[in-house]
Amino acid sequence: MKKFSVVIAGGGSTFTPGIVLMLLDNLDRFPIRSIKFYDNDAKRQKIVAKACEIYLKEHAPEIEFTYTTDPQRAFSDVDFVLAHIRVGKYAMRELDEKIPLKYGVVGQETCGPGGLAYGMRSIGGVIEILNYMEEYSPNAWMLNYSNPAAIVAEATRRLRPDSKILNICDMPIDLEEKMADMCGLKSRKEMQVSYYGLNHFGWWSEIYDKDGKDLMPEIKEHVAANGFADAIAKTDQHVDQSWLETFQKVRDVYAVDPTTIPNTYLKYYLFPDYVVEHSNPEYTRANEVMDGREKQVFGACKEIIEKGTSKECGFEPDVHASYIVDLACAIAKNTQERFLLIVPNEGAIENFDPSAMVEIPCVVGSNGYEKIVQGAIPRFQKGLMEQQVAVEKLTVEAWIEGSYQKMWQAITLSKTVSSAKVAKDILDDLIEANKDYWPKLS
Ligand SMILES: NC(=O)c1ccc[n+]([C@@H]2O[C@H](COP(=O)([O-])OP(=O)(O)OC[C@H]3O[C@@H](n4cnc5c(N)ncnc54)[C@H](O)[C@@H]3O)[C@@H](O)[C@H]2O)c1
Ligand SMILES: O=P(O)(O)OC[C@H]1O[C@H](O[C@H]2[C@H](O)[C@@H](O)[C@@H](O)O[C@@H]2CO)[C@H](O)[C@@H](O)[C@@H]1O
Ligand SMILES: [Mn+2]
Repeated sequence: MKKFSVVIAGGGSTFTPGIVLMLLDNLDRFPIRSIKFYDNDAKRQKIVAKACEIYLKEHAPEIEFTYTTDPQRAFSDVDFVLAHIRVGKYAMRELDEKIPLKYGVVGQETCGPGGLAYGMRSIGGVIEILNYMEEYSPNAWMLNYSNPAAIVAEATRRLRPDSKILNICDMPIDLEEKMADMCGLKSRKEMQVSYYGLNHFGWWSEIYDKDGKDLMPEIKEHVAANGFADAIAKTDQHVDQSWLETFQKVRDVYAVDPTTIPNTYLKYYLFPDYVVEHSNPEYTRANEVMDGREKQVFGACKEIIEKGTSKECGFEPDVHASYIVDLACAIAKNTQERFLLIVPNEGAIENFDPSAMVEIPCVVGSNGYEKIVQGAIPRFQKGLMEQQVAVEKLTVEAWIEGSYQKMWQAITLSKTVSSAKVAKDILDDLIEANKDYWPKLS
């Protein structure tokens, strides 16, 4: 069987060790000859890389391992680019969350003004990585889960429409695992779903088991009572209090349209007042992640480096991330497996903007994806999606054209923002905070 070469772009990510261990757990179906890390922060990446180097030497010495900040070394001779960069790192995430909260507006990583600010930073970073891949390994595929995936996907549609990039999010994967658990199934792979929306903005409309039995009534019973919380014990390795609350809040999101099952992220658009009331403007999710996951992952890395061994190191495979191997296998082995991808609509949602990047089920094989038509969607979802897709498109246009006006319009149009005045105040603060990252807006 062919052995593959992969580069992890964003080698210094908190998710990198979990992904490496997950890759090692799946070598029987996705054999690997080389793993490379690439990052533009040499110091941060070195800590994760040195620890993974020790782990790999002890567990899979046959795999060649390198890490670098040199794009040519990183992107030459690779089959897959696994991209999870965070342009601006947690320091900028913290500002994305705290600046809107200062004005009483939702402060979130990918939703509302913070998500748009993050988008304005990510576009250039992701396009740069795509350029490196196309220059040094033109036959490679990029599996991108860098956020905010909706804006990154729209930017790649506009700027690199022919690139071999698949944009995917793990939130639906996690939620499908929870729903499978509610129905007593072993895995989400025993379900066949219909789903439509934008990234972090979608709904399941149908869910069947392999025999064609409708699973929606059973799932709805759980979601109406407790959101996704019923399934947490079995499906999550670790869950912070803020995520637990998000999974519970889905109960109220579901009540707004009990014909569908919503993505967790809709709470930021449907209950922004609740979210703001329950946010601490001095201590947001970025602080929770810096004090939690980042300390834990970097602490474990430093311990491995000091001891010179990864034995009892606290590294764990990210089991949810096995979808990345599924996706790579779909391309490498033409498995024709179904995935929810973020792709150009072009009629798949019949009554929606054909140029929108929508999240829908697709069949993936060696030549890329084929979309599964979702038909016409209800007025409620259509209305919400039209507003949000305009926000995302205006943001990408603002980046391309360097337009202050369009960025102001994007923030004003976000359902999380109450007025153009508030939008302008937030934008002016965001411009100041992002002066090292955003294009100049005029
Ligand atoms: N779509 C999904 O389902 C999903 C799930 C989890 C995380 N994510 C995303 O994965 C990414 C990483 O998350 P994290 O919390 O581990 O962040 P992190 O800050 O720990 O890691 C990101 C890394 O990217 C590097 N980086 C930043 N800009 C870069 C550039 N231009 N080129 C190369 N490297 C660059 C940083 O130096 C850092 O080491 C984020 O975009 C996050 O939103 C996506
Ligand atoms: O606040 P964070 O950094 O913990 O998470 C933000 C990301 O949340 C989603 O990914 C979750 C995933 O759904 C869950 O199952 C588990 O694996 O953790 C992931 C990261 O915490 C979301 O899909 C991502 O886009 C966000 O970046
Ligand atoms: Mn996501």
